[in-house]
Amino acid sequence: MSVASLNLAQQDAVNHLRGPCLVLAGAGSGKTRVITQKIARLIQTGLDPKRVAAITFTNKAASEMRERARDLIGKAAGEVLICTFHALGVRLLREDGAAMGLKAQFSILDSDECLSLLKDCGTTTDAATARQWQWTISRWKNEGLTPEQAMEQATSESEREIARLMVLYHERLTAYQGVDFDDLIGMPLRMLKNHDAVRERWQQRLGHVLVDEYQDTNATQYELLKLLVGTEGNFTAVGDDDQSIYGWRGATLDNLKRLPLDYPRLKVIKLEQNYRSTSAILRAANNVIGPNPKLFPKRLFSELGEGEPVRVVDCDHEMHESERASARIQSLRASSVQKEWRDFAILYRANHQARLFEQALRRAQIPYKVSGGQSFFDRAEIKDLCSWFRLWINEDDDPAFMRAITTPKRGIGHQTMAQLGDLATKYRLSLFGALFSNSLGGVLSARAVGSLQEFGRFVNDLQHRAKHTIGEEAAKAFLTDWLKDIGYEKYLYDAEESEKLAAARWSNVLDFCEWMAGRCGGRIDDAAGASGGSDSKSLLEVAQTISLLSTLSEREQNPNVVTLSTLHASKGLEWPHVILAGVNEGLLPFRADEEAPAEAITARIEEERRLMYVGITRARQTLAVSWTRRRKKGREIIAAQPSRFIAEMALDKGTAREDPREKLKALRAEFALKAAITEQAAQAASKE
Ligand SMILES: Nc1ncnc2c1ncn2[C@@H]1O[C@H](COP(=O)(O)OP(=O)(O)OP(=O)(O)O)[C@@H](O)[C@H]1O
Ligand SMILES: [Mg+2]
Repeated sequence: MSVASLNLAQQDAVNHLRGPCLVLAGAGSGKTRVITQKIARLIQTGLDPKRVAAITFTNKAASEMRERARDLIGKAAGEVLICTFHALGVRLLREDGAAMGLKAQFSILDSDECLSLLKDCGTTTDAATARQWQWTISRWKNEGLTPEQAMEQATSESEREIARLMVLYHERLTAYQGVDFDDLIGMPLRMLKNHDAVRERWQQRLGHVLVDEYQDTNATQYELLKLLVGTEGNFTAVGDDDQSIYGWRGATLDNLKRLPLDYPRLKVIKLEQNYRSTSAILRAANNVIGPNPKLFPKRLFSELGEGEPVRVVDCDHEMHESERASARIQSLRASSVQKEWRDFAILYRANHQARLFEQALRRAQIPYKVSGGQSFFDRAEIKDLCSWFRLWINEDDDPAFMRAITTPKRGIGHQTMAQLGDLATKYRLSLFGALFSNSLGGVLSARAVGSLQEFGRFVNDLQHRAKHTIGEEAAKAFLTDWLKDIGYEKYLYDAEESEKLAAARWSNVLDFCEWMAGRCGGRIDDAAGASGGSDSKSLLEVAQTISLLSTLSEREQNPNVVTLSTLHASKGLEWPHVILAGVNEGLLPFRADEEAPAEAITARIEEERRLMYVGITRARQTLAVSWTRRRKKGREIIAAQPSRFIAEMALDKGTAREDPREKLKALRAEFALKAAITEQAAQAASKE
């Protein structure tokens, strides 16, 4: 691919090598292509690949970008830092976290672990309450508040209570040498703010920073970027205000508005040609997004021809809808020899909607993957193994300690663990630290102390050996011996009632170990983007990066499959044929809290509309939008309405903005007619 495969505006963005640059453009206009091409261009003009950083929204997007960059510039792509904001945070903290009192081998706690930590700090065992605390603390952190500032700003007693918890929670995290996901942005930010030498070093090191999906950055990410690029501001951000769909997680369009104020030299480039979708699909997308207020005027056009009309599929109920989707995929695939399973995607609002589609596809023997659903790394057996690895990296990681010492069970009872915990709290030690405390003998029997310390020595020995185990064969032998030592296979067969299930879990364990060993041999790239070389690595080094990887299963699955995905997880991606399912009032838009103030409801609907826009614009050649006349809500079956977005989508340009309510009623009637017509056509087509 050469610069010739870019239009003039894209070339402008790619050739603007120094100073701040913002590409603001609609879906499918080639923003991500600008980023990949610009990485190549920067390197071709002499910038050391190590000085280029590209930030993507997901790990998966990072590995795709790395592949594209490799096609363009070969091996040098391996040296570019291509990763998510969170992985960049990890890199910053691993290298310089000492400035913040963090050891290089700190642990990253996942959301469940943080939740149980919060439950421990507070006075509830109720998951919903704890989740509410977690959510509030996360929001404060994303606004850049420290626990002390949160305490000062709290306005109600319940906020003060949560702020007090936040203080405790942080004390515990610090004792564990652990961080949560929000800290991966917040801590590097504070580090760069407060430590001039560290900041200057990073600013000198990074020659250019590129950010994809800029519209979904939050306030702390904005600040982090600002500190990384310094006053020179050598960065390229690309985004689309109409695709901002993470407001609920703190993403803010203010980041787009602030850029020209903070960087008066900002070069703003707009792209207007869409290279992804047919005109019919693009028109539907433009009609849906039409009623939203505009940050800047946009005119997207496509030269790919009118294409098939967008099909609205009206279904009796959800089971019917999933069967229709499966039938549509089969009939489209049968209509041409060139279509592959990977050309299809079914997109929906919420994870739980996947199940019926999975069942329908299984029945039809259509291969598929669920993306954005349970990842390989969420499986219990993989989490078990990872807890051991985490302990090798950071023995003070209490949640990992608890999990490793009890899986498999090693005859250490609850009582013993509780007393160990009390001792650790009393002397402000980690659980591992408490194992070798002199006071242990005072509270526990000699036998209990013996088994605890044996465990401690075992972990230390593993740590030491993992550090010196280098290369694939050595790693494989190490892991096999270790699994035997801890008796993990037997543990799985004892724990699982069905042998078949136990065998499947054991096979996951073996696959995982094989994969890790491969990475020690330098066989597989580091999908977290933390490094890209192809040299042999020690087992300890490999273990260090795995906690951020959640894309293993996706990468290793058969790639030629239908994708099932939530709309949120479909961002940035494209498929020739897309089915948008469950496009009902109450689901998309999701039912609003009727008590909420009017502005909140309006903002909510606007975000839902952007979500619909993201969904429509994933499609390249055909798009079907389905809704159901009845749907399940809890245990009940309720009558359901098509989403207002379906009516808006079917409008001709220009008529959408008048008199919304009355207009909508009339349009729904008109739409029902259109739907019936398209329905008949669909049935005729599937009979052919
Ligand atoms: N100049 C071009 N000529 C031909 N095809 C292009 C050009 N630019 C981009 N494309 C193709 O158009 C499609 C959309 O590009 P890309 O994914 O970069 O768009 P985007 O603006 O990042 O979309 P989104 O907003 O969904 O993230 C891709 O298949 C890409 O390869
Ligand atoms: Mg993109």
